[in-house]
Amino acid sequence: MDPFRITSTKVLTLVTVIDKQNQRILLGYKKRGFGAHLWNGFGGKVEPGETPKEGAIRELEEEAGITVHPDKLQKTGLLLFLFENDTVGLETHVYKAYEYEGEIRECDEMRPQWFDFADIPYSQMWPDDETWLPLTLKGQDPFFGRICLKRRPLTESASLENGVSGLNPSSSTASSGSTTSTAASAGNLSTTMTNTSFTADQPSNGPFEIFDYHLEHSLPSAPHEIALDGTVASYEN
Ligand SMILES: Nc1ncnc2c1[nH]c(=O)n2[C@H]1C[C@H](O)[C@@H](COP(=O)(O)OP(=O)(O)OP(=O)(O)O)O1
Repeated sequence: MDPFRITSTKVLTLVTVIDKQNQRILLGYKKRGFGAHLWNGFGGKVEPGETPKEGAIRELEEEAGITVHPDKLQKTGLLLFLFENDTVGLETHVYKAYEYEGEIRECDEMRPQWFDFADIPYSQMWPDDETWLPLTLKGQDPFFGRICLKRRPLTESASLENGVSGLNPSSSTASSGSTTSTAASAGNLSTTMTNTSFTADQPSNGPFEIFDYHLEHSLPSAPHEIALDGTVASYEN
């Protein structure tokens, strides 16, 4: 059976705040939860009754203390994250903002920090970020992507604590549009997203590596919705 087949999706948001004038981007160090100890954009689950844009604005305020006017939040893409042996896909609506109001502040979940475009800490970010974040920064959006992630193989030093932590560097080699993994599968461990431990001592970008990905950019309009087969179901006008 296809280990990346999904039967449902969870709708999430991811916001990148960009300071165009100083050529830098605001990221947050995730202190806990899924993706802990990685630098990430701001976002999370869209709540019932919310649009993705409303959810994105709320999460940005909760996690970084700043607000963005809805007209200033631009859709930059739609990414479907698929995790090996997990039937729930993450339909992630990606936004960018060049302007915000309020004072940036740390919260119990995220520690925000500015990074120059030249110093983005990709080695401490989700491994796929390097495939699509540059498109946002270069204005090559909106884009659509389907990204398949698998666990890195366990090493002797990898700890098993409520899940798996990846301690070895990525062995994937990315080419334009697809990735070849030289790593062996981590076996039959289920990638249950709520049951995954990331550790502070991991030197690389988390316990997952890219198995495969497909990105289309410069689409005529913003992708809006994803079908369960991973294709774009509709576009935003
Ligand atoms: N680049 C990348 N690849 C794969 N998966 C992800 C990313 N970036 C991400 O943020 N994610 C995943 C990890 C999490 O499931 C979500 C975001 O986490 P979080 O902000 O904590 O949101 P949730 O835990 O789902 O929900 P809230 O409690 O914050 O609403 O996306």
